Amino acid sequence: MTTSPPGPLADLRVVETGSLIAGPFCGQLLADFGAEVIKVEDPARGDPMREWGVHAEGTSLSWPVIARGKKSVTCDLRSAEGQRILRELVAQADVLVENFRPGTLERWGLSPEALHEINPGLVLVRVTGYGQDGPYAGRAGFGSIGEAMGGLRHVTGEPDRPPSRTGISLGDSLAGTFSALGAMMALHARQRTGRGQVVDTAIYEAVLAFMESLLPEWQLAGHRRERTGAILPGIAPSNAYPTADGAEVIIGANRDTVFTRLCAAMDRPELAAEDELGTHAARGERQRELDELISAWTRTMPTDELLDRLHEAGVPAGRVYTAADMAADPHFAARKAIVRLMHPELGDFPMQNVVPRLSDTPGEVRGLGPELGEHNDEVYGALLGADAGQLARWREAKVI
Ligand SMILES: CC(C)(COP(=O)(O)OP(=O)(O)OC[C@H]1O[C@@H](n2cnc3c(N)ncnc32)[C@H](O)[C@@H]1OP(=O)(O)O)[C@@H](O)C(=O)NCCC(=O)NCCSC(=O)C(=O)O
Repeated sequence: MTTSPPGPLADLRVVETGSLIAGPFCGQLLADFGAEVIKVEDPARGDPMREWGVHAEGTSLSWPVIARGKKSVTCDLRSAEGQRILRELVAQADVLVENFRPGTLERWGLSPEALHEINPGLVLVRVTGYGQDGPYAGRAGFGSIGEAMGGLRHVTGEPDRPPSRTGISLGDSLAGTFSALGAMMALHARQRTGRGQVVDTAIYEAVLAFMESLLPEWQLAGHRRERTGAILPGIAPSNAYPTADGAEVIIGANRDTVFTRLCAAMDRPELAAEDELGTHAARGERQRELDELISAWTRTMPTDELLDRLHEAGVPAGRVYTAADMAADPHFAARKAIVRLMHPELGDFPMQNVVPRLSDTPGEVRGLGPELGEHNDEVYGALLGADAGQLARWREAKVI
């Protein structure tokens, strides 16, 4: 851990239970901004993210990222003693994040009512597939299903292919992001009311929140959004265009002002006339023709030359990046978009930096995901007053 100035959430203590991504991504964001995030894990197994994903030298590369900046304690919440430990932690926390199957906390005697009795100011963030009520509330949920039922899958992919997923666990991360926002709002409200509350994040609703005008389009215009590959129908030009060296460049000129500048860069200023393609509606109607025109132009140039021309003209454009492109990019370097930490076994460990940047109290990645139970002695000693004997007894009984 580094010794930089504290982040904006440095006075907050967050206890994180649950696993995988949807809940833990909320904890990741709060830790990025300085909250003390205490991750409570099953002593027998720990969070499955410790094992998932691509490995290097036998070490998961997922865990150091999702658990960055967090502390790890072990505590068997199935046991009465483990439940007592969690109650004691929660009594001294501002936020509890959980993403168990609905009803799990209640089964363990840790219902919102019980927890608010211990700590009326507690903000309880609950992430589930479907929310805490409604006919599906009891169902187990994954981000993939939330993406499907929230509407994202139906519109993702090529029109003649089955729905595709994005290459990341987007539904989970969206749920985690809304959960962090919900925690902040509930803490803000607590300043007025003095009370905490429950933040109920359903993964399918977190996805639905991003679906723009999908529902009114269907009800009021009889329009069902479909998969449309790299384009959005009627929004033009915005697509991937081929270059002379076999790459593809994304160009977005779907606004009158920007389109005029693209036409100038193409030496075709006449195309931007009102009675040609100068209006949003005309470009939408002649989208395919316009894309062909632009492709014919982009194909004549190598990628770098094309991008130089477009940037100079003030037209948003960029290559489709892989990790290698990011690592080599001077802008990423100048803004420290990639932060590098020292992994005890793997050495130099790169990952995405915190977003957004705060001018006075910036966030910071303060450490890689901890070892299982690495902070048992520290946390249980400082917060619960546990001495060496107590810790040994808990270990012996497999409570921690
Ligand atoms: C993902 C799930 C379907 C997994 O279901 P289950 O494994 O059956 O149940 P639970 O989550 O309730 O509990 C997980 C198990 O871990 C145990 N567990 C976990 N932590 C502890 C601690 N600290 N102590 C004791 N036991 C623990 C728990 O008792 C269960 O084991 P047993 O006691 O043996 O039963 C569910 O958690 C769920 O619906 N969560 C809400 C939605 C969500 O967050 N989905 C995952 C998003 S991430 C994702 O989609 C993705 O990464 O991909």
